[in-house]
Amino acid sequence: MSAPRLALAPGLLHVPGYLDGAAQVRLRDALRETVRAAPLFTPRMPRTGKPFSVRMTNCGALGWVSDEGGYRYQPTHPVTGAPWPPMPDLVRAAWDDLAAYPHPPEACLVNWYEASAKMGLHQDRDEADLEAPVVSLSLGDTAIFRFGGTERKAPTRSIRLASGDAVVIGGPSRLVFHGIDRILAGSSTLLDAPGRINLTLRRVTPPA
Ligand SMILES: O=C(O)CCC(=O)C(=O)O
Ligand SMILES: [Fe+2]
Repeated sequence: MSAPRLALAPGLLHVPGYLDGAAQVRLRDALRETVRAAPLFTPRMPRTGKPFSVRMTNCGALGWVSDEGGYRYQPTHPVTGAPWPPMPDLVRAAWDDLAAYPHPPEACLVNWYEASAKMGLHQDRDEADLEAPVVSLSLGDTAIFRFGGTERKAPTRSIRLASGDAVVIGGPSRLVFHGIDRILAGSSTLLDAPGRINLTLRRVTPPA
């Protein structure tokens, strides 16, 4: 795992091909177990209740959820009420390798994008500990990832995130606006169906 790390901006790194083919297969298979234990759910926008186009689940001690009551982290699945399943070892290893942060991640958000799904420009700011980065891993079809600055009106640019790519959103870029414009359906054969999985590993609470 010695893929070059490209700095897109200070603290914002793209690591193309971070996971090799065998690691992508292992992670895909581990996530099948995750989704069996914690089925994908459809998050809804705060206040309006409008459904997201991505479906999601989580693993780790905490999971990110969104509904009419707002965005938040919680220890249980919003539909089944069960605790989230553990993070796969490979996910934890990627954090240790990429995060440059001395405490473990508490949440791993798993986003499932069908071919038509997207994610609007947003900041990840529901974590009380903004010293830790967000580490992202992508599997399946390539996505067009858009990012800008820490203010919504800042100019943006986009890059492709392919299966196996990692992104680290940290340091001075921890609060950059980012989102997914679209998925290039059929660009990968890793998954059974067209679509993309993105994992984001997060430290939620400041270490004691
Ligand atoms: O799918 C991605 O690459 C980004 C996901 C994201 O920004 C998020 O879950 O907050
Ligand atoms: Fe995000």
